[in-house]
Amino acid sequence: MSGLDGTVLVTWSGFDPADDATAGVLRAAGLDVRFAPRLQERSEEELVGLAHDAVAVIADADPFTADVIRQLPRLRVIARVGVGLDSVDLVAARAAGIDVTTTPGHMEGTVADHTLALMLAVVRRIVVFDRIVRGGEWIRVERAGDDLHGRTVGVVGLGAIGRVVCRRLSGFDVHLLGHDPVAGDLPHVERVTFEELIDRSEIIVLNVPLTPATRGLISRDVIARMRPGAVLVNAARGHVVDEAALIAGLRSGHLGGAGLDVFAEEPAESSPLWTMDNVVLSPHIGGVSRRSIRDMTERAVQCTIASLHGEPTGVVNP
Ligand SMILES: NC(=O)C1=CN([C@@H]2O[C@H](COP(=O)(O)OP(=O)(O)OC[C@H]3O[C@@H](n4cnc5c(N)ncnc54)[C@H](OP(=O)(O)O)[C@@H]3O)[C@@H](O)[C@H]2O)C=CC1
Ligand SMILES: O=C(O)C(=O)CO
Repeated sequence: MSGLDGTVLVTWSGFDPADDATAGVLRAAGLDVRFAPRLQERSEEELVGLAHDAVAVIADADPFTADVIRQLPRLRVIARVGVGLDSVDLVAARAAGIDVTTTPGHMEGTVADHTLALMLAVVRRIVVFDRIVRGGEWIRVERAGDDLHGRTVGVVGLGAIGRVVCRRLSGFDVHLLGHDPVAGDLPHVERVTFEELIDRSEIIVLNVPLTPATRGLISRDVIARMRPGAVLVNAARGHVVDEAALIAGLRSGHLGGAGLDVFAEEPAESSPLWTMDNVVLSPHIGGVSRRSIRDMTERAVQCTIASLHGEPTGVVNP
C-alpha cells in the first residue's frame, strides 16, 4: 500500500539503517525514514527535537510523556518495539489522536530464556566459576553453588512472559508458586497470595509491568520477609524493586543472590551490585535476540503503516 507521506523517525536501535529491505517497506508506502543517533537513553528535549516533524516513531523506551506528546502535533503513531509501556503516557497519546502499538508474541520466549539463564547463572555460580577458570585456578567445592531442582520458585506476574517462564521451569523439577491478581490457572503452578509467595519461595522471579501499583512492590519490608538465602530474578523493570533495599539485603547476607536485567537507572553506570559475586547482571537485553530484533522490527513497521492508513493493528490505547 502506498499513498502515505511524512517522516518516520526510528529511535529503536535494533532497526539497522543498512536494512534496506525493512526500511524499503516504509519507503514503498511513501514515507521518509530518518534514523536517530544510536543512544542508550534520550531526554524528553532530545526526543522532541528529533521527532518534531514525524508522523510516526518506531520507538525504543523513549520518554513519551504528556509534555513531549503535546510538542509533537504531527505524530499519529508511536510504534513501541517491545511490550513494556511505562515509558509512554497512553492517555495523553489517545487524547492527541496517537495510536500506541506494541509487538507482543515476538519476545516472550526470549525473556523467559534469559530469566532462566540468569537464575541458573546465580544458583550454579556460573560467572564466578568462569572467572576462576580464566584466572588459572581450579577451585571447586569451596565455592560450590546450589541446585535449581528441588527448590521452591515463586513467579510474580503470570501474563505473557510469566506463563512461559513457568512452562520452562516446569521442566526443572521445581515446586512452582505463582501470584497474579487475574490470570487463570496454570498447570504445575500453585496459586498463592503475594505474601505467601514471598514467605515460601527460595527463588523469586518478577514478571510484572511497571505501574503505579507495582512501583516498589519489592520493598524493604518485602525483602526482609523473604527467606534467608532467597534469590531474586528481575527481568521486568528496575523500579519494581527498591534497589537500595536489595543492595542492603545482599550486603547483609540475608539474600543469597540476584539476577538482574533491569535497574532503577538505565544505563546503569556504577553500583555496589557490580562488586557482588552472587549477583549476575545484564544490560536490559532480556527480550532481545537476533531473531526477536528482526521480528519485532518487522511488526513495528506493519503497525506503523496500518495506523497511518487508518486501519490500526496492535493498538494498546484504543
Ligand atoms: N527485560 C526485558 O527485556 C523485558 C522486560 N519486559 C517487562 O516485562 C513486563 C511483563 O511483560 P508481559 O508478561 O508481556 O506483560 P503481561 O501484561 O502479559 O503480564 C503481566 C502480568 O502481571 C500481572 N500483574 C500486574 N500487577 C501485578 C501484581 N502486583 N502482582 C502480580 N501480578 C501482577 C498482570 O495482571 P493484569 O493484567 O491483571 O494487570 C499480568 O497478568 C513488561 O511490562 C515489561 O516491563 C518485557 C519484555 C522484555
Ligand atoms: O518490551 C519491553 O518492555 C522491553 O523491556 C524490551 O526492551
